[in-house]
Amino acid sequence: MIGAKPTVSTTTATATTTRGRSAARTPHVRPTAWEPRPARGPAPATIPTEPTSQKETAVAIEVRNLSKRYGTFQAVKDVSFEVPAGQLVALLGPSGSGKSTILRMIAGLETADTGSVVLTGEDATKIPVQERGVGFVFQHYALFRHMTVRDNIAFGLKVRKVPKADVKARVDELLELVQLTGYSRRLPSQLSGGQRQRVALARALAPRPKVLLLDEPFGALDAKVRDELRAWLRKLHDEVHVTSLFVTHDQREAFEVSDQLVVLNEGRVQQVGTPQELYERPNSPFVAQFLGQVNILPLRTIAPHAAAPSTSPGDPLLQAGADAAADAQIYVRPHDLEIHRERNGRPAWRAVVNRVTHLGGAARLDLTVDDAMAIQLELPSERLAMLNLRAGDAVYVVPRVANIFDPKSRTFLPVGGGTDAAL
Ligand SMILES: Nc1ncnc2c1ncn2[C@@H]1O[C@H](COP(=O)(O)OP(=O)(O)OP(=O)(O)O)[C@@H](O)[C@H]1O
Repeated sequence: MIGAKPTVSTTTATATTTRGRSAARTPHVRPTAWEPRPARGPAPATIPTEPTSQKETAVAIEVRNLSKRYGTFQAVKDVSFEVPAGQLVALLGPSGSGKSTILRMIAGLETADTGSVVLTGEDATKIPVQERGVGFVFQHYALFRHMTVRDNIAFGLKVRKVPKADVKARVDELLELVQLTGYSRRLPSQLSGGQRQRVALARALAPRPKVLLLDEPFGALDAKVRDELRAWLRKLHDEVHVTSLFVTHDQREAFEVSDQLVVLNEGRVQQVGTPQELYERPNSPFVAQFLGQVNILPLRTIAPHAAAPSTSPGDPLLQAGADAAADAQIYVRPHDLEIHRERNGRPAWRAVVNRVTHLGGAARLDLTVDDAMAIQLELPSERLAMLNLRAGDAVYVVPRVANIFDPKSRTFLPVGGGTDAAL
């Protein structure tokens, strides 16, 4: 595993795919190391990509040192990142972290105090919103209520005085793309929420924007429709490849939909990378905790047990622990914990099962370590059946993969996960 660095602007990343989507789209890919450019200000956090052609290597959105203040409140603080052409990237962060403000500055709907926005190589900072070539989809449908679906989609083309026949052809194409061909004469009030958002997306795509910006596009929909639209958006993106920046505060949504994530907190970029990279190698406690459930335990709690008989002296957890500060902590995901009825000679936490929750094919165990610390562990149902575990049982718990956080240097040291470093 590669050590996560404390700030994104120093991240040197090699390309990876999370779900093979990019690889499927671009079959002859070779990972490319990112090199910092000669700077105009600090180097931006770069999202690794997998170029196959000139178009694929291009950066579609370049945000450089953007800052924005509302009165005395600094909403966006020196934010820099790049979005490679053709990718779908999520701006992910808690409420109030500055996501919408950044998106609106990229669109030109908000003026930045400092910094610049470059769209497909052109400095767009001073270009008015309607000339930026940006498509925008908001959380609330923002369709024209008195216009039919067809007229809503055609709106941007008519404003640009596109010939009638071309407008018709483009709208027909988009209606098919968003699977609403039979709905063209309806008014927005005669559509479901999900259908309205698909119309909004078609309307944004109609003038063939350079980039598509989506601000919590599914935020107002119920969970089931949201799930369907996520899958649909991803599929659509794989068909049209328009570079898209997608705001969400929902970690699951960002993981399901995007090629890369830009994680924000309190107006600053925290980390940039593929969902898998950030999940496995967070560069800060914030990112580790924001991207899913994680158990945090003092490293020292594992040490007394490590001295038990037949502990393997070369154990990577012990070696890592020996180098870390006394107050170092282990960050371990619930599914990265192994559970045993007997100590097997490796360092382990002694724990008691408090509760077993069945989750279909998997189960979650609530445990107490050393009579004091509550943790959660996930395991396949077959393993649970094999161990025949019940509340009250004494067990041993071992991290398979973990990150050790050293509070002094504020860095993470990954342990385990490799073939020669398994715990
Ligand atoms: N027009 C404004 N005037 C004053 N403060 C604002 C304005 N717009 C945004 N803010 C503040 O700036 C901060 C960032 O807001 P922003 O909407 O960008 O966050 P966000 O991450 O998109 O949040 P959410 O997920 O809740 O939409 C918030 O604290 C917000 O209250």
